[in-house]
Amino acid sequence: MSTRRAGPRPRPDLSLYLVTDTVLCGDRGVPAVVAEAVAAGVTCVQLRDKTLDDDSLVALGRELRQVLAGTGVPLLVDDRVHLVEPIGADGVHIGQTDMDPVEARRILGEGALIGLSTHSVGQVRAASALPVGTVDYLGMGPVWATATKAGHAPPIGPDGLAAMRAESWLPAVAIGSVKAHSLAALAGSGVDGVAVVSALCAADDPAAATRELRAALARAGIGRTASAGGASGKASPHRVPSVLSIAGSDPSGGAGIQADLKAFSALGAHGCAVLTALTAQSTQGVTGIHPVPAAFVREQVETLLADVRLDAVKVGMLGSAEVARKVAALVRDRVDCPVVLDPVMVSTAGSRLLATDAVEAVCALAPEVDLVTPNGPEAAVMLGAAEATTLAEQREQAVALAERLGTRVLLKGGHLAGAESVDVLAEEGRLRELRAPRVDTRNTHGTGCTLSSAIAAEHAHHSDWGVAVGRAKHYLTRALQEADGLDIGAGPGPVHHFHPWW
Ligand SMILES: Nc1ncnc2c1ncn2[C@@H]1O[C@H](COP(=O)(O)OP(=O)(O)OP(=O)(O)O)[C@@H](O)[C@H]1O
Ligand SMILES: Cc1ncc(CO)c(N)n1
Ligand SMILES: [Mg+2]
Repeated sequence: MSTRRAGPRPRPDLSLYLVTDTVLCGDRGVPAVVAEAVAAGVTCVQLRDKTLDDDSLVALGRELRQVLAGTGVPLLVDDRVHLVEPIGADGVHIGQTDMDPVEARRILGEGALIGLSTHSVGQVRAASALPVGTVDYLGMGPVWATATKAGHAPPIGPDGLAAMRAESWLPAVAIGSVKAHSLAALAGSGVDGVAVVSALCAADDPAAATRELRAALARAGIGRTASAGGASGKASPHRVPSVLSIAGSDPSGGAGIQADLKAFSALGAHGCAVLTALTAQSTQGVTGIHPVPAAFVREQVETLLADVRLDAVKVGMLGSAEVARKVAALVRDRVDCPVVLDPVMVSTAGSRLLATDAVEAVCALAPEVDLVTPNGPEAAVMLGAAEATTLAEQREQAVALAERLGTRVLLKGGHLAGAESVDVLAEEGRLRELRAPRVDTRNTHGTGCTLSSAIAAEHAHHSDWGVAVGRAKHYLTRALQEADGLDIGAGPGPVHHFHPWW
């Protein structure tokens, strides 16, 4: 059975996630409790009832769909994948002993939301290793002992929650006896929201209880800051991270500084840009390069640093050895935020973007940065080895390069073949694979620029490299899946930086 739904699916706001309990809702009934709670600020609803038969659950689910119509709040069904379609729900939340998430994704298609319960670091790691796009978020818990769910998993506590959260780049919601008074203990855990059952279903006044939970979330700094405009009519000012790209210009708009600024913007960061080179370039390749004088690259950077706060920097095409050396000095002596280096040497179209005598200068810059993102050919050049042709060789080279450079390396797999495009993240002896289905599109121009910029922007939000790389990979994969409409020229077109998945 396949009820595949086309994308895109909404990115769920997990801030305040209501899980229904028919018994606790009592005479008021689930629809009434949900209606009051959503009106007061609940952002996601899961219909959970292990006792109702399928027909009864479908009937209740359809009532909830009516209640949620027009609110933008997604409705998920607990466990029963086969009822998503009959209810018309937005997706399903599955447990560890329910259906395999990959199978659920096959049945429901790309348009459905899929959440997965996790109870340990091992289960979080396993979930994070699933192909990108299999699951949309993780439930993590139970944080505290709970009566509303047969306690087959021991409580993880706030510290266990923080440890689990640190293991995954996927959005995460804490669950398990979460109350307004206990929320403070979850501050700093990194979760994107909390799921509650009795705190709302058993409340005498679900709307008041919802408002109390939202206030506690705001105090704990958890969830998206949804705040009604105050007297000024303006939403609460929240800090937008700034990210700088130091790179070349690609007039076709698919790579270089143009792609960087689009990725920053798509991921909620303010983008700044310092130009290192002009290229005459189309989808068919580069016909000319005009390096910016190194002294002027330095002046651009220093003028900016004297005024603009930066949360991350991405370094792309440097073009010449002199510019590479100048930027290395600036990164070493003046930049005090995380730096991602995309060691641009050859474009996907095969155009050389780095002067031969500049390779050494780029390699000398690498140890100064926090993450280097070579493609296969670039890693081979930096190692002085043949290009990896298998995943095993890719893993070996990632580890070898990370050791040689003394920093994290993400060795990208776009140049290899196979059903998946696997990137290998090597850091301090730890190896992680970021897997995604290889997208059958010719519009792959600027994938590397887009990925490294997305990593920089995500790190500016999350300050965790595993989370940043995973989320950037997810974003980039979606950008490829939505790229077919961008056949702008005779050659490979750009990815879709502003795709609807994010
Ligand atoms: N067809 C594809 N399907 C899915 N992911 C892809 C595909 N092609 C590339 N990727 C992914 O895109 C990212 C960039 O990898 P790639 O090897 O293309 O970088 P690059 O060669 O530096 O790109 P650029 O031409 O922009 O410099 C990686 O995460 C890679 O796995
Ligand atoms: C300017 C520029 N930077 C990077 C790339 C990587 O492909 C490109 N094609 N053009
Ligand atoms: Mg590249």
